[in-house]
Amino acid sequence: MAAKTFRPPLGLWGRSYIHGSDATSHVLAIVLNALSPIGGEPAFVTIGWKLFTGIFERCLSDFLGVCVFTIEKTAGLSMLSEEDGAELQCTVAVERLNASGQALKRQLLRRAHVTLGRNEFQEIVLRVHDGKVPQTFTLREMQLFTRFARDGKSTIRVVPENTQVLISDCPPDRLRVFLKTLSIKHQAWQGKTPVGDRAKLLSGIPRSFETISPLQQKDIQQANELRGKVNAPPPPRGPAERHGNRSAGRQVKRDSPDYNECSPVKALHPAKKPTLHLPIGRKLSKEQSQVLRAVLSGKNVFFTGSAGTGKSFLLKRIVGSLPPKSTYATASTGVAACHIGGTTLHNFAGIGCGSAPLERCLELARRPGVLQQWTSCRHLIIDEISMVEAQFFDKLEAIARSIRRSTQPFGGIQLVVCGDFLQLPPVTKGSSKPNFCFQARSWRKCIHLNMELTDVRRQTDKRFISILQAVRLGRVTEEVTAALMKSAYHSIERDGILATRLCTHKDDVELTNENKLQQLPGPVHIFQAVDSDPQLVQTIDSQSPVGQVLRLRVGAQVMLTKNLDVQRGLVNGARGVIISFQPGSKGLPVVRFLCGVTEAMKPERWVFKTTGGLYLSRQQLPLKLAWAISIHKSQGMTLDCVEISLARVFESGQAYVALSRASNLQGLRVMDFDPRVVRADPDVLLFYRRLRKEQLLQQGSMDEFVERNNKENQLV
Ligand SMILES: Nc1ncnc2c1ncn2[C@@H]1O[C@H](COP(=O)(O)OP(=O)(O)OP(=O)(O)O)[C@@H](O)[C@H]1O
Ligand SMILES: [Mg+2]
Repeated sequence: MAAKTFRPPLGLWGRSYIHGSDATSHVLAIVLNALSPIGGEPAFVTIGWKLFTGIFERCLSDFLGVCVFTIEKTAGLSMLSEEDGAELQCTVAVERLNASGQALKRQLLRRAHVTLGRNEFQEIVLRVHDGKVPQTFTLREMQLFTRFARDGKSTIRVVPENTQVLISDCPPDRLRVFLKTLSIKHQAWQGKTPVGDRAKLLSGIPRSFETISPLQQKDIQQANELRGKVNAPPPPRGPAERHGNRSAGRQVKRDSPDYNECSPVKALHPAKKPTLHLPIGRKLSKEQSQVLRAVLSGKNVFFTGSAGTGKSFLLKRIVGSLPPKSTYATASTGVAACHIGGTTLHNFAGIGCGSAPLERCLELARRPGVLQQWTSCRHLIIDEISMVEAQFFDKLEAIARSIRRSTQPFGGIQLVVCGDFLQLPPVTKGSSKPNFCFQARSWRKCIHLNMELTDVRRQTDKRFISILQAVRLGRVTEEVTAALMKSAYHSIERDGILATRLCTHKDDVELTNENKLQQLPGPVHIFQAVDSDPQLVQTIDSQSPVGQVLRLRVGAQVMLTKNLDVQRGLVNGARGVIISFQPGSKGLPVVRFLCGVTEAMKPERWVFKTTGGLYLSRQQLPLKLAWAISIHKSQGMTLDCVEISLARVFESGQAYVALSRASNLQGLRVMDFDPRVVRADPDVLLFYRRLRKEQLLQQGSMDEFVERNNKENQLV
């Protein structure tokens, strides 16, 4: 086979890579290896398996400090796929520790590639690469600290080497998969007999590094079998244990705040651990993946779609796929922000309601804390854009340019904007007509790509979906009217669970819930939230889906406010009724849900990021009273059984939002349907019509579309 030479990725310029499995290319690689500067950049690759060359390579690697690794793996580094559990791009600090765990030496790599692989002895190896010298760590004995994985941070401590690799600013979803892969593969590997250092040297096997395969059922099985060996004394593993020195592996205590996952010490107590399962994440649809790809390519994207097409679902994935330090997830309302684990757009911007003149808004945005957000933000995500006013958007755009001293639209911040303009419009004072965000002067120059999700995921019944589509566009046919009027006779109560009434006005909600609770017999059980900062109850209230005080009685109609177990139907919005309270001081409520599950509710924790990057949290039961909720608060929700009175509808899109919350027609009762309350804003319809035309162009050639869009923007 002929030797093949090419320019390597990651800036390893000037070096040759040899690709081939024959002896010639192998020897050539070794010669080139020998010629490369000692201790300099890593260089060459061979895929041969000759014993002689293997020993020679090992000698080169060990004594001359030259690194050898396989070609396919290096070539793939910059092409990380969505489900890839073996590779990360993040900031890394490598710390060499002393015996008491203090860092003696620290090396910071701001843009590093971390790859999980196996060496020639099938041991798990971590490779850290910043485009210069790769560092590899064999993970025989290691400790994993995963407590802050949600913030894109984790630490891998390599016990025998007394070294730790600190990962930060990593897209959290990717980090989660990476850590899960590492943890399970490592546990599965515990069952294998380790190869001693002497045996390794004598083996003559050339050094190799192969990216670890994706997590499979067999890995889980192996890990579980190992955990199943309860009370069995562990076989001696690794040099530290063989010498009776296990102290290094115990450096982190079980109750230490940093402790989360620790191997192999934790593996000695398998009985205490739950059985592992293959993580089954809900996959993105094809169109959702396309949007994610557009976002990851750095484009400013607006994506839209009917209610329930998975916009917020996708947005959460987008947030999890971007580096956390520079990504801000926001939404126009607190409830919507909570759905994507973010904050309100107003909170991020720090300019109040934005009605002050631009100069004053700039002063507000330059306050300490707020300024830091504006300068560190590289990706701004906005959900429920339909409720953001055009003037507010223009102000944010001007502020971004001014603060970031950039002439680029939105100061160069990547915008990922999502929502459905045919749902609730911006809230306006009096009877003045709202200005939608797409009517903002800066909208067209800020948005590179308009994309649409078309596959409705909330409802499965085709007939109901087509009824909702007609309502969305304000086209109420006789058939639609008949179906919705007929729903007034739907008997949707089951097992003592009543329908939730969606109200047009907030006051009606509080009154209904309070009255209904009072009418129930039996003692009231009061659950007080634990807030991280009791002084900031109002701020927490504005973002939290649960109240500071929750009053419950047996028979109270409740709604789940968090996804607890999607597979079992315990999802945000699931409806239930309180059937009892557990005995004891805590007296936790037991809820029977419509999905058939009966469960005692335990307190959950919500964390919110406020202006200035401060974290606040609330710990409370994930429940709220559900005899009634407002349509505005229901935006973005999926509800099991709803009752709607549309008589007092006052906004275009409001009837559509209310109706589209129901997951099926049988779970919906419209008390007084009147086709006149169904309205779609003509400006929005026009906007979508234009967009659709352009989207045809986009499908033909995306580049052409972007170019055309850019030209038009320059004219605006
Ligand atoms: N790819 C997917 N796989 C499984 N479920 C999905 C997927 N996409 C969306 N869903 C589910 O569909 C439902 C609706 O999704 P979501 O709330 O994100 O829609 P939306 O477009 O934001 O709706 P709205 O406009 O009402 O806010 C949710 O229950 C969500 O979990
Ligand atoms: Mg949504």
